[in-house]
Amino acid sequence: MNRTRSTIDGEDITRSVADALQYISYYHPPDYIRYLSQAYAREQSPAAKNAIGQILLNSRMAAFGRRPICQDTGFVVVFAKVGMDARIRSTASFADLVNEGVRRAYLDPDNPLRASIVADPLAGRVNTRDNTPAVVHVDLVPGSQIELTIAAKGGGSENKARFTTLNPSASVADWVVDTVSTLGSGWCPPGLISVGIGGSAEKAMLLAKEAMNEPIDMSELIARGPSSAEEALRVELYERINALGIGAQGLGGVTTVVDVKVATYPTHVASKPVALIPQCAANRHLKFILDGTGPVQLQPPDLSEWPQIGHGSLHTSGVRRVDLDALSKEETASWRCGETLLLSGKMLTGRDAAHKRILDLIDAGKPLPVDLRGRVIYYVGPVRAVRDEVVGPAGPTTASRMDAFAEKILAETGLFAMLGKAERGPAAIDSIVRHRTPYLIAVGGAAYLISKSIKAARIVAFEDLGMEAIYEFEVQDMPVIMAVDVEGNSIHNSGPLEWRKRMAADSIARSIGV
Ligand SMILES: O=C(O)C[C@H](O)C(=O)O
Repeated sequence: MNRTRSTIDGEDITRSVADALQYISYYHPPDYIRYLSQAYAREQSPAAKNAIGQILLNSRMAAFGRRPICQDTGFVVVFAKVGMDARIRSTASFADLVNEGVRRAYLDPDNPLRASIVADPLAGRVNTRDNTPAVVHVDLVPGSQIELTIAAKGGGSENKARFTTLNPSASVADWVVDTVSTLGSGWCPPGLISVGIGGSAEKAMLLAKEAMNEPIDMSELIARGPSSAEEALRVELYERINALGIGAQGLGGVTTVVDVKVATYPTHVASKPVALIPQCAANRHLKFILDGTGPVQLQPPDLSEWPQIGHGSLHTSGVRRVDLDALSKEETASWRCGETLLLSGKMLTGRDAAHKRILDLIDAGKPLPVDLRGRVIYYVGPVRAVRDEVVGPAGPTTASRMDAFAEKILAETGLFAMLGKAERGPAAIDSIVRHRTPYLIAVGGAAYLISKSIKAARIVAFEDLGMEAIYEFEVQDMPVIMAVDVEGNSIHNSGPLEWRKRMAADSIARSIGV
C-alpha cells in the first residue's frame, strides 16, 4: 500500500502555536460572537443585557486594537492529533516545540500577554514569566498531517471544573444542573458548559476539555432536533441551565450558556464518571492543520460580524457618579444593591498574592506599605501596557478567592469598598455588613474596555509580584455595579432568583397557552 508521508518542520509547529495564541488573544471565535449577539438581542434583564453589551463591545475593541480580550490571557492547552506518517524534523520534544511557541506569543512586544503560570504550585508559586509550560495532549492517528487545537483557558472558569462518579442508574442531567446551580458566576457566563461522560476519571475530564472547542451549534441542533442520546442531553441541559436564571455575570437573566457540549466514551460496567468544565466569555481556541507545507496562515475573521454597540447605549439611565477622592462612609452606605456607579478618582489594586502579604504583615504587627484607609481596592492583575497605553487590559478577578482575607482586612485597614467579579460567600457578606464596607463588581470579560477608563497607573507596593503588585489606578467614569450593599443584600442572590421565577412563570404561562 502506498502511504503519503510528510515532514513537518519543528519551527513550523512553534511558529503556528505562537501565531495562533496571538490570534485568539484578540479574536473571539465568530460563532461565539454570533450566539452572544443573539443572546444580547433576546436578553430581558437590564443588568445582564448591559454586561453582555460590554463583553461584545470589548470584543470588537480588542479585535480592532489587537489587544487581549481578557486580562487573564489563560493557560495554554493543546490537543495534537499527530498522523503516524508525519515526521517532525526537530531535536526538541513535541512539548518543547509547543512551549517555545507559547513563550514567543506571551512575550510578543507588540501584544504582550499576561504570564499567569506559577511553578511549584504547592509551595513557592513562582511565576514562570513566559506562561510556560503548556498542557499538551498528543494522540497518534492515521495520516500524515498534524491537527492542532490551541486553547488559552481562563483560570476563573477552570476553577469551577467539577468531577463525580455517579451510580450507573443516576441522572447525569440532574447532577450537571445541580452542580451548575452551585458554581456561582466566577466562571464568567454567558459561556459554555462542557460535559465528559465515561472512560476513567481522567478520560472524562479530557472529553469535557476537548469538546468545549467544538463549533457552537445549539440553535441548529434545536432546529433539526436531537438524533442521539448525547444530543438530547445537550438540549435538555441547555434549557435547564438557562432556566436557572443565573444570567450574564450571575446578575440574573435568560442566557447563562450559549451551548452545552457532551462527549462520551465506553466505561466500566460499575461506573459512570462525569466531568463538567465551564468555558468563560473569553472563549479562546483555534483548530488548524499542518501538512508539511509551512506554518499555519491565519486570516483575520470578518469583523463585520461583530455588532457595533456604542458606549452610549450601555449606561443610559440611573447611574450614580462617584468621586473616589472624596468618599465617605456615609456615601458608600447609601449605595444600593443593583445600582450602576461610574467611578472617578484614585483606587488601589490587589489580588491573591498581595492580600496574602498584607495579612502576613498585619499578623506580624508590621506596617503596611500602603495605607488602605478610605480607599477602594480593585481585585485585578492587569496585562502590561504597550505603546500609548496606561495599562493593558484590566478586568476583575474572582472576588471569592479574597473572601478568606476579608474579615481581617476590613477590620484592620479601614478600607471603604472592594471591587471584583462574581459573588461573595456568606462569611465575607457578614464582614461587609459588620464593617459597612460594600462590594462592587465590574464585568469579567470586558477587560480591554475597562482599561480605557484607567487614565493613570503606577505601582505602589510589592513590585516583585509582577501583575499581582499593588497599583494605584486613576479612573474616569469606570462602570461598576453595586453587588453587596452594607445591609448584606447581594445581587448574585436576588438577580438569579428573580429571573428563575420569571422564567418559570413564563413557561407555566406558555404551557397553559397564556
Ligand atoms: O486571573 C484573572 O485575572 C482572572 C481569573 O481568570 C478569574 O476569573 O478569576
